[in-house]
Amino acid sequence: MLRASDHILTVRQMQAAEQALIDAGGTNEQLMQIAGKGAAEWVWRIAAGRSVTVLCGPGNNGGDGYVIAEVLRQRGLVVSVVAPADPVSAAAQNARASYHGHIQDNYRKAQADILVDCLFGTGLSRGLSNELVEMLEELASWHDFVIAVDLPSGVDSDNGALLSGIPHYDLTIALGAWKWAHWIMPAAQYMGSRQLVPIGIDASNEADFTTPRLLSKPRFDAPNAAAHKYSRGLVAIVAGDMPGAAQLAAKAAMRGGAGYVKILTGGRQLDAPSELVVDSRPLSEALSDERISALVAGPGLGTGARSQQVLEIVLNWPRDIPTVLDADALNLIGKVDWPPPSERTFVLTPHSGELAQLRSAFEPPDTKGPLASKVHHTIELDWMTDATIVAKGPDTIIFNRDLGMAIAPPASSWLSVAGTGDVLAGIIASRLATGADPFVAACDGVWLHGRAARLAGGITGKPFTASELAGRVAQAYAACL
Ligand SMILES: NC(=O)C1=CN([C@@H]2O[C@H](COP(=O)(O)OP(=O)(O)OC[C@H]3O[C@@H](n4cnc5c(N)ncnc54)[C@H](OP(=O)(O)O)[C@@H]3O)[C@@H](O)[C@H]2O)[C@@H](O)CC1
Ligand SMILES: [K+]
Repeated sequence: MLRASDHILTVRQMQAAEQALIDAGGTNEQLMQIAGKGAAEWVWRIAAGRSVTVLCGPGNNGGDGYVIAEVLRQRGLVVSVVAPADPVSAAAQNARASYHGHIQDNYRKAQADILVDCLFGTGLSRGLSNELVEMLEELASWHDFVIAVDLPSGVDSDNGALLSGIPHYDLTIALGAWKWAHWIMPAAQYMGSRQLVPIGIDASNEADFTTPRLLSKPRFDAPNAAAHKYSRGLVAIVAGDMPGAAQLAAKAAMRGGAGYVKILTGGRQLDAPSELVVDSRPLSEALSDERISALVAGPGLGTGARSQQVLEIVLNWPRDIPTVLDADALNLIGKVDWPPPSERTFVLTPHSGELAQLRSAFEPPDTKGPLASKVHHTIELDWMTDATIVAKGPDTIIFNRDLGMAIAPPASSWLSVAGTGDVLAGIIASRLATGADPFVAACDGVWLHGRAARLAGGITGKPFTASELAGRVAQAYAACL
């Protein structure tokens, strides 16, 4: 399920949303009070009586900082402000005038427990000077807990690039709406945990087809009383040179909602566990089963001549069997022609290397824009293929130009192990088989995969195998019932 409050905005959209509030009778000062007080609640909870340094810059982010400092001061915390530049906007000047606490003239004397970075937010237009980078680094190093207000000072809000060096934060408090940098690499890895403080803007008013939402937990129903295995959907997994990958995808698909999963070996013999159904007829014959409602091709497929023939059959199959293409299937596109536009439903799940290979296969015009190149490349690939794209990584992007864009919060870094992509392909196919549209199926699949990884890692976040991951999909599914 994607919530309207989870829209991720550009700076321009954010400014338009703020302007709409001002046009409706609000003022910058009121917005700053709401934002600063909302952020102060988080700092207050974290500080739990400890002392706080607030680093205030010249813009409205600095203005928020003065509001935060005054709220905490009035509640009795030991607060000091470090202000390397005077406020320039009227709202920030008013906020400073309303702050009645201590202003530290030498930042090296600011030795508190909590650091609140209000140096720059969405108005950052270039990297920080060396002096400011050094100040931020030093302050961060001698405070126990470091909080960024709206954004860490030094990141480009729209594309997540680091314009200058930044420390690692323990918490980032987003004001009004999520920005791209909160969820897109490289900036996303510096944010620590993230909290959103509402300030009354309606982010959905600013959304267009490239405005993503943050992925949130889906909701599923248990099968109805009349359900049987075929009505719940039949997933077929095409096995290739390395059939273990197909078995992993099948293990995951069996736990992702579909009622029936089988492996198509295309005439090869396969020793599979008894719980797996193996169809070893020639592929064209096996695919003629009208009950198949989703297909996976690519995991363990191989890249030789036989694998190419298999992919040709899959890509050009005349009936719309919604199909997830992963791994070797993605690597073979280019050698095997992409089919002409049709009613077929494809979901492509490239990681960064496969995304680059697909770009070289399709040679899209090199679009440059304000967003991260991964975002532009994902959009391009959707246009070239008419497929739903799941661009995997620590900042997984799911995109279908007619259905929407979502970004997944970072999942366990232990997912960086062989076979986890096969598991994801199996789960997405399972969701497709139940009748979900390709965008929803991809979102559901990515969410279940991330949750299964958390369950497989346990409370200590230990390493896990892809098979253990697949085994946890049912538990992840149960959380959505
Ligand atoms: N609008 C609203 O109603 C609300 C906004 N809110 C808050 O405002 C924040 C956005 O505020 P903002 O637009 O004033 O930008 P902000 O990031 O504070 O800094 C801009 C200043 O910094 C300067 N500057 C830039 N880069 C620099 C550099 N590298 N080194 C040195 N200077 C640099 C730049 O000057 P210039 O680029 O012109 O040289 C300008 O003076 C937003 O993140 C949120 O926290 C909330 O309170 C909710 C209501
Ligand atoms: K900041």
